[in-house]
Amino acid sequence: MEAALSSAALPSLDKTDFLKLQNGSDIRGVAVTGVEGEPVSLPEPVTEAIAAAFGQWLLHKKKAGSRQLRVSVGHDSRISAQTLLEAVSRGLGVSGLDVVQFGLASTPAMFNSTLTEDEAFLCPADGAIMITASHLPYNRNGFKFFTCDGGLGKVDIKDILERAADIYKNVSDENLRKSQRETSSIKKIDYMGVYTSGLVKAVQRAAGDLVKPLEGFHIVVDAGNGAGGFFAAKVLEPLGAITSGSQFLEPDGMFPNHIPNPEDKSAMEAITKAVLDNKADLGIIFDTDVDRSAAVDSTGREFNRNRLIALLSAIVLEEHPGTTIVTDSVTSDGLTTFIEKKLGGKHHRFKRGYKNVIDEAIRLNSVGEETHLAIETSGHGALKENHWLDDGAYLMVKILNKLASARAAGKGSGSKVLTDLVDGLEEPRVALELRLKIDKNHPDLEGIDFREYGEKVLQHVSNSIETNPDLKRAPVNFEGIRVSGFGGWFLLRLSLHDPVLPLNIEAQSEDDAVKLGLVVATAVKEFKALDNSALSNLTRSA
Ligand SMILES: O=P(O)(O)OC[C@H]1O[C@H](O)[C@H](O)[C@@H](O)[C@@H]1O
Repeated sequence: MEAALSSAALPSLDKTDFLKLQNGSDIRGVAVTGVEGEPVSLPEPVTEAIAAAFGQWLLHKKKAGSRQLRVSVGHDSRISAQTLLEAVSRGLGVSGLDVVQFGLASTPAMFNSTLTEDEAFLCPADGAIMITASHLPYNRNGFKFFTCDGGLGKVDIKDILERAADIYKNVSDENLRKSQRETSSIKKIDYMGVYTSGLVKAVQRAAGDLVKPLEGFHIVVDAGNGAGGFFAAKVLEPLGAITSGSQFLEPDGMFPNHIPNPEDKSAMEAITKAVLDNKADLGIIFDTDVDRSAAVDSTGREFNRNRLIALLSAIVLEEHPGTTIVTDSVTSDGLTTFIEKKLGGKHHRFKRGYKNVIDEAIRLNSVGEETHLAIETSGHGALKENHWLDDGAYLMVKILNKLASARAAGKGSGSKVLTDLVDGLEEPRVALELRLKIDKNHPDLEGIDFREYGEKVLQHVSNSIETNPDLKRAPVNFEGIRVSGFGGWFLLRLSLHDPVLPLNIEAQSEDDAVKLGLVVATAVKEFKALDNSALSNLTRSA
């Protein structure tokens, strides 16, 4: 493969430019032009440098073994996927690593390829790269990195971006590039078949080794034109399910139908409509790269956010009575009551961020607190039995297992068995999230960064509630400030990535939601860099 770069053509970029591409434990940037005000920040040479840096990082981490290290690379349906795939492959070659291209794949399948033991599929891969920007608009793209220990965390991503900046500086050293490229190879493998047959077997096993345990079930899938279309033909149909009425299974990186995101209202409306129109037993929806999912029962009720967590908790607590369920911070009080009082488990409400939740579950197990499920309201979820793999498709497999085993045991068919499992979950009448932006350039910041400013706001809100007898601070809380009052609660916290303070409010009436909003509005009003217009809209009626 020819190098596409010449140092003369490269824009000059330094470490800061590279570090700007970090988004928590992912790398995200703009890969194509087309959106005004969003210049390309992830061009091919930058991508090449990042992949070369991952290669270096991997060589440093893994002890030299008997064979050359290899990295599997997959992508979602984005329009920039092919260009970035080639750039990633060249970059890995620069570091002298073998490349195994999987083509269209899901994020969990990429992680899985670091665990699969099958030389015929060039597995296990020593590292894996997924080219994706999840549900973000068509012009974005990015990378997630894996080894057999799981997804890379923030510290390693920073290390890789710093290495990439150095590599980028020396990119004109063609001799170095050439000598290393000659020792590496690029192969194409159809790995998704290996991954999907694992999912099929898991459901068959749960149904006492029945070959087609979903025979007669009608299940529709909505892949939002992302990478999840495989689930209908490669998982559900081999298990005997009818999938007619499934929609947006074809990959299309312009996402012409709806955003592939179970947190998006129009996406959930689309799958709900498909279930009702087709009189299906169940609907399943994925995000672009299939690490998140949600479902809809035959009556059109969503298993999403707290209801999805409740359903998975019920399934997991049947298998592991008393175990701890780890969730993100924006879960409802009703969910805690459901997990603890109805299911007899323990709810550990931790921080936002799928990696935080998974790492916390692993930590709890290591200190002797048994946990099998780490799950976020966003639809990210991981199970201990599945190597703590953050996998939207596997979450749906757990639901299918329940359907299949209930039917095999003669306990009815359809999705009622699932709906019954969440019976008793109290749901708030009003649930909203307002995202209050911090203007990073506002003079009120007085030289501190937006995070410190956000912390000051949180501290101030915290002080202001002390004297209010209607309010009670959550006794255990790991993120921001969570307060109960007026029959509901609010959580104000710093966004994981953005200069934003997300405010979640849940209440039993609009009036009570407004009262909670007013508490926050009053406390934050002196912070001039905070855009509280959304709060003003909410509280205007008071
Ligand atoms: O903190 P926020 O801005 O709400 O974002 C939080 C979200 O960020 C990313 O999308 C992560 O993939 C999610 O796991 C996380 O929940």
